[in-house]
Amino acid sequence: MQNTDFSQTYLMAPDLPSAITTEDLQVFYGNNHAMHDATLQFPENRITALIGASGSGKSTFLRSLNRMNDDVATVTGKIMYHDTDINAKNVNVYAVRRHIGMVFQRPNPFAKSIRDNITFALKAYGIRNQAELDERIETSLKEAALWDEVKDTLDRSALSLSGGQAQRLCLARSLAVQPDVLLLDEPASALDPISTAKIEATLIKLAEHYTIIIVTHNMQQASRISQYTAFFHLGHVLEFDTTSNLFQTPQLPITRDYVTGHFG
Ligand SMILES: Nc1ncnc2c1ncn2[C@@H]1O[C@H](COP(=O)(O)OP(=O)(O)OP(=O)(O)O)[C@@H](O)[C@H]1O
Repeated sequence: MQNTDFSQTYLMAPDLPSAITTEDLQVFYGNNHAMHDATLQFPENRITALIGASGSGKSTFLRSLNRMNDDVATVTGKIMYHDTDINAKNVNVYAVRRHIGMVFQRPNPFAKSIRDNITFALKAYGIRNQAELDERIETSLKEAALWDEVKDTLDRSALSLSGGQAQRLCLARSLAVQPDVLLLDEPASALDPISTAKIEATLIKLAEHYTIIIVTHNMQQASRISQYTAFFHLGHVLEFDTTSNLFQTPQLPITRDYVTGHFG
């Protein structure tokens, strides 16, 4: 791998409204400066992939976008969700996470029924009306492409689902609170190819109504599902472009080396 001049970046600004914008985002874990100067725009109703080698800062960046790093890291710079600075003093962190949902690498359903996995957060937000709860259960499970498989067994334990089903339940759980941005940290990396294909098809459909930001190590997956891609390297975002440009005509040699599998 060649030396990298971190002053050489190519960060394209999409000509579309942004759901999330970061300005000079920096993240420190104690003395470890894990994320430097990230200035990016995430277009509404598009899928943006975050790619880069292990330890390049993708999860650190992603977790900052809905304040999951609040207790573990120092975050500076600005993160705008539409017109709201999500780190402003008057902003409630739970409200941020209601608008900006997250699905993790390993499916992590609660040890509760499928139904209760969906309604847990809704009840916490004060929704008690049974008809509304039932409607949210059905809609979110349909959006996550799980409804047909579980509609007759909603009271069964979520822990009895397969890995792929459990991950789609976690997706449904995030969708039930009606966010408009979804952050996904390698959501298919623990899944078999069929479950991965189902998740990818679901995400492509969801992007009609949601803004999706997904960390992936799978270059084919990034090409298949995303319209924009950001390349991370050693805590820097070095290149951001349309996925087709970034994969086919990258501006920086190091991006080309990464997407062609020369390191990482
Ligand atoms: N909770 C934490 N506490 C301390 N350091 C952390 C923490 N999380 C990540 N780091 C450090 O921040 C840097 C970036 O890690 P991060 O997990 O964001 O990279 P990544 O690109 O998502 O990696 P991977 O692809 O392996 O998940 C690494 O040096 C890592 O050790």
